[in-house]
Amino acid sequence: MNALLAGQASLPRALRRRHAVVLLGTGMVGGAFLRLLDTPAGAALGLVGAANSRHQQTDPAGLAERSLRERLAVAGAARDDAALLAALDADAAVHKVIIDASASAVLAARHPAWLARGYHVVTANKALAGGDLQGWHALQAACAGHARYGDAATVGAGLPVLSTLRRLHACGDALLSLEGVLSGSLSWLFNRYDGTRPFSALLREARARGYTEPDARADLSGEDVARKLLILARTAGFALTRAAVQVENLVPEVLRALDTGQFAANLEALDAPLAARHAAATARGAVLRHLARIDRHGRAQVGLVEVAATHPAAHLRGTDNLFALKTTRYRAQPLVIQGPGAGPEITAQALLGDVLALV
Ligand SMILES: NC(=O)C1=CN([C@@H]2O[C@H](COP(=O)(O)OP(=O)(O)OC[C@H]3O[C@@H](n4cnc5c(N)ncnc54)[C@H](O)[C@@H]3O)[C@@H](O)[C@H]2O)C=CC1
Ligand SMILES: N[C@@H](CC=O)C(=O)O
Repeated sequence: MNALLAGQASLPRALRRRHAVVLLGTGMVGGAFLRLLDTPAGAALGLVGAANSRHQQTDPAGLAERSLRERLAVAGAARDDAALLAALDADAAVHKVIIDASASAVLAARHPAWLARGYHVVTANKALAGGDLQGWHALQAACAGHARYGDAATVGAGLPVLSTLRRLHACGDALLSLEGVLSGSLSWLFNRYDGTRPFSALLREARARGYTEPDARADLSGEDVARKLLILARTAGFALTRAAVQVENLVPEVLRALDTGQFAANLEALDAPLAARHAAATARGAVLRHLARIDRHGRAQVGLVEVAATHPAAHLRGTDNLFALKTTRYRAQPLVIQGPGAGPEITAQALLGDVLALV
């Protein structure tokens, strides 16, 4: 270790850090983020508050990340945003950051107010930017101030797609069309599904691996993909509403009104309809892939499609996402971004990357 690093390391952590952080959500993604804080990459961050939906804990000296998730699962102070914000206010760090690793629409609706108060917001939660257009406009207005909005985790779990769209847009390039696979869980499911294992069993595995939404109906209904498509389209300059997106819902009627627990206990209702779709596709020499599309007129669709074995989506592996962007300057051949698009570790890394990018 050189002298400078040795000197830094001997400083109390509270004096070294540039970022004071509050973490909302200690589930799959939040848990992976806590583990990252225990690595050298997380050393500049001081975690002064953390919460799940029921409990929270604050500590101006910085919370110990180890087993915090487990502790909050059973105990802690009652949820109260004001106490979390006070913990940030009391800190001398250069950047005060709220990280939203929940799927709560209620929390997402607070992002503009937090930004307006000067807190940076870094989010995996798509409910605001991918929600109604009014929320999107409120977010854009709040982003005009000094505080930054880190959203890399909301699409492609950190793949450089939103940043690429922003660069192209800033250079005067315009999106003409986008086609791709925007769901990591649905990619994994349909890349795996060959009819030998029930779809319900694969879905249980996808949840255990942390690929699906807290309620997998958000993925299967196409709504999570629709949110991502709205974020992409809006980032590219289309004022798209949810009503303009045609979305295929793969959740059978019988599962739609159940509570989350009942839904999880009745996943087998998915098996017969998807086995029939798979058999029909196979008979035509095609494979099933979950695709999202938008054209230059803002016409947008999300759903399960039969594609030929030669289609780029037919060659995806694991949780791969695929974004094929045609723009005025990438017109003959699309600009293609591909890679894993779900999973707690890469999503947590996208959150950390957005925090560290604050300068
Ligand atoms: N799992 C993945 O691969 C990816 C997930 N995301 C997004 O990350 C978010 C979290 O996903 P998971 O960790 O899989 O979900 P999860 O269900 O495992 O965790 C959600 C956490 O949020 C907490 N929460 C809910 N309401 C809250 C509130 N009002 N205040 C504080 N905490 C609250 C829950 O208690 C839980 O700890 C979702 O918005 C998801 O769309 C984004 C990209 C990829
Ligand atoms: N459930 C989502 C997770 C990331 O947003 C997906 O499957 O892509």
